[in-house]
Amino acid sequence: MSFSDPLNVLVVDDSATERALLSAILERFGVKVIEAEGADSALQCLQTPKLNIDLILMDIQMPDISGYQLAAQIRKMESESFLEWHPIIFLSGQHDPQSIAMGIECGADDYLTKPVDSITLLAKMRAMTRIAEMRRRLVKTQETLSRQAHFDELTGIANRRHIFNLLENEISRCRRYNYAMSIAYFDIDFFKRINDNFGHNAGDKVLQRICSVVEMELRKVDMLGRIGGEEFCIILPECQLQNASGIIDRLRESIANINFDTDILNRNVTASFGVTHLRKNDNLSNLISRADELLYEAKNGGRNCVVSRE
Ligand SMILES: Nc1nc2c(ncn2[C@@H]2O[C@H](COP(=O)(O)OP(=O)(O)OP(=O)(O)O)[C@@H](O)[C@H]2O)c(=O)[nH]1
Repeated sequence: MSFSDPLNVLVVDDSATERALLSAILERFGVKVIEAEGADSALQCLQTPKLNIDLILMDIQMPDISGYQLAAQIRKMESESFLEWHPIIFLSGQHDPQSIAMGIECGADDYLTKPVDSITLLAKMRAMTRIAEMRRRLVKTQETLSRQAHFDELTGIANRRHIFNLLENEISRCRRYNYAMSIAYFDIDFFKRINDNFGHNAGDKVLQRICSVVEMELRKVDMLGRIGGEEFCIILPECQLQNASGIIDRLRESIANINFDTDILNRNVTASFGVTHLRKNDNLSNLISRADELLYEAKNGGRNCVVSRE
C-alpha cells in the first residue's frame, strides 16, 4: 500500500527511538515524516504552512504534557487561529477502554495500540486523509456559499442584504456610542443608454470600474454596497453630514472624470447622489427612504449632482 500524493505526517513522540522506528516504516510507504519530540515543536510545525502537514501520529505518554492535553491544545489552536483541521491518531501502549475513550474525547480521531501493525496503520491513515480531504472540500464550498450570500458577483462589493445588515449594525453602534453617521445613495445617470448604445458587456464593465473607483476613494471604514441594478449605497461611519457631502461631491467628480477604455465606452459617465445622516429617531427603513428620496431629487434636479439634507 502507498499513497498517490506524498503524505506529510507529523510524528509526535518524546522517544527518539520510537520516532525513528515509525519513520522507517512510514518512509517505506512513501510518506514524508516530520518529527516533533514534544508539544512546543509539534505546535510550531502545525503553524508552519510550508510543512503542509496532513496528519498527526501522536504518543500519549510524554514528559512535558500528555498526548491528551496536546490533542486538546491542537484543536483549540485550529479553531482560534482558523488553521486547517488535522486528523490525529494516537499510538499508545495503553489498551484499556478508558484510555481509548479519553483519547477520542480530547480531540483525536483514532486510537491504535502498540505494537502497531504497519498495514493497519496505513489503512487508518488512508481513511483519515480521505475524511480530511472531504472536510477541506466542505469548508471551501461553505466559503463560496458565504461569499455568494454576502457579495455581488459582478462588482465584488456587498450585496443588498449584506449592506443593509452592515447598516443595521452601524445604526446600533451609533446609538450605543453616540457617534454620527452619514449615508449616500447613488445611481448612474442614463445607464440604460450605455447598455443600449454600447452593449450589456460594456455596461457591466462600467459598473465594475465605478465600484473600484468608489472603493479606492473611500476611507477603509466606509462601506459600499449594491442595492440593485445601477443603484448603490455608501455608509460613512463617524462622519457628520457636512463632511459627508464634501466627500461625496469629490466622489461624484471622480466618477465623472473616469476615462474608460475606448473599446468599452467613448464618453464619460455621471452619477447622482442623495446624502443624509442618522437622525435621533431614525430606523433603517426611514434612513434609507430619505436617502432614496434625495437621490431622486438629484435626478430631477438635472443629474450629476449631490443633494444632501439632514
Ligand atoms: N449591464 C448591466 N446593466 C444593468 C445591470 N443591472 C441593471 N442594468 C440596467 O440598468 C438600466 C437602468 O435603467 P433605468 O432604470 O431606466 O435608469 P437610467 O437609464 O440609468 O436612467 P436614470 O437613472 O433616470 O438616469 C436598465 O437598462 C437595466 O437593464 C447589470 O448588472 N449590468
